[in-house]
Amino acid sequence: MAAYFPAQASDIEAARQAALDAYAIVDSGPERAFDDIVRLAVMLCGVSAASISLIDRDRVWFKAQVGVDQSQVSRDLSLCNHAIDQPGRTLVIDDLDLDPIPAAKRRRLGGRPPRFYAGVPLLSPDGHPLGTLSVADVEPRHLTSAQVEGLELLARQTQHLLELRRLMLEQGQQLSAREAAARHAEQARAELQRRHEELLRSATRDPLTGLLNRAAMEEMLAETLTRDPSERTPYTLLLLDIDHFKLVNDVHGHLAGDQALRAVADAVTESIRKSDIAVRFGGEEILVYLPGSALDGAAEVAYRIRERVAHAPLPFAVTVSIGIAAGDPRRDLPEQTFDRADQALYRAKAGGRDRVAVDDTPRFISIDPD
Ligand SMILES: Nc1nc2c(ncn2[C@@H]2O[C@H](COP(=O)(O)OP(=O)(O)OP(=O)(O)O)[C@@H](O)[C@H]2O)c(=O)[nH]1
Repeated sequence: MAAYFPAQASDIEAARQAALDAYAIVDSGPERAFDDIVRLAVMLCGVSAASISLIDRDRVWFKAQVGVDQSQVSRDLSLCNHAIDQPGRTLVIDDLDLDPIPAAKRRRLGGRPPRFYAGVPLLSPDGHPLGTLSVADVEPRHLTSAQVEGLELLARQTQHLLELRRLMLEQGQQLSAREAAARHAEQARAELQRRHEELLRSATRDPLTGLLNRAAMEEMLAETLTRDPSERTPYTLLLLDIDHFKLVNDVHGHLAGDQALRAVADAVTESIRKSDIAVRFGGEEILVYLPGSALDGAAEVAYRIRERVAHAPLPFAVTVSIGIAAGDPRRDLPEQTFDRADQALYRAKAGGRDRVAVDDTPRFISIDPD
């Protein structure tokens, strides 16, 4: 009797179970295509019951059924388990009462034990028996060879449906795996970009004030100079220096000096537009590039900065001196504009500090006579 149901899981049984698991079908909901097949089997064979039975570990579970009382039965109570003993053959038993299979091994049909049974094994592509397409009746029956052939055709259709299901499942898994890989790649790319920006930031920013450093300014200047002069817009340069900063350090200490530097940098950043560029140019000097600005506009910015510095949240007073010069890329070299801003700053210092001075030197050097 061990042939009905192997007493313990052999390697063959484990492989068979793995083949069934690949379909992920056991305990799934009803599906019209499978339901139609069992209805067709009932009509074809003129019987009261039919089922698509799948043999799962210790139970037989019905994917579709007509006229069968339960939705699953214990494996040792199922005739289907018997049918897969010979996977290549359709098992037909006209009268079970005349067969050696004990009555206990029969599921119930409308409360009664079946007398007739025919089951076609359902196979995976590599030959593992997954279950059966079976028909049954409470009366003895005899199927014609055309009915048996029809039942086998329906079993083949069932196998196609199972394969379709497995392929769709595999495709879904592949898609999810591809999506997960794409998500992973995107995360890695974003992380790389973040690190790149961080590196760029630390290479171009002054750590104390957060302003651009001089190296970044020189790179920007080089880039500007390679542009077509006719495309470059006039600009102003604003050169700012903290007054008596040495004294601030000497009286209040170097850390307080750093604090003052940060406060002045903040005052500058808050007073300029996004398109303007502020650079920590030297120890306590800040250079601001205002593209598209004329001297009067730049002077307004300078006064704004001075005002903000005067109200900076510091425990001691700090003032700044600012020199301003206008540059025209079609007429001046940037160094010449810078020199004029520096001279203006010198005049602001010489005039008593805490003030803004605008360049008033005549501009006679031209790099483009047009
Ligand atoms: N705390 C601090 N001090 C700095 C930093 N960089 C430069 N300094 C100081 O800034 C001071 C600049 O002093 P000076 O160039 O003599 O000019 P000043 O005292 O500001 O005087 P005037 O510019 O003539 O008003 C020096 O004492 C530098 O050590 C910095 O990052 N932090």
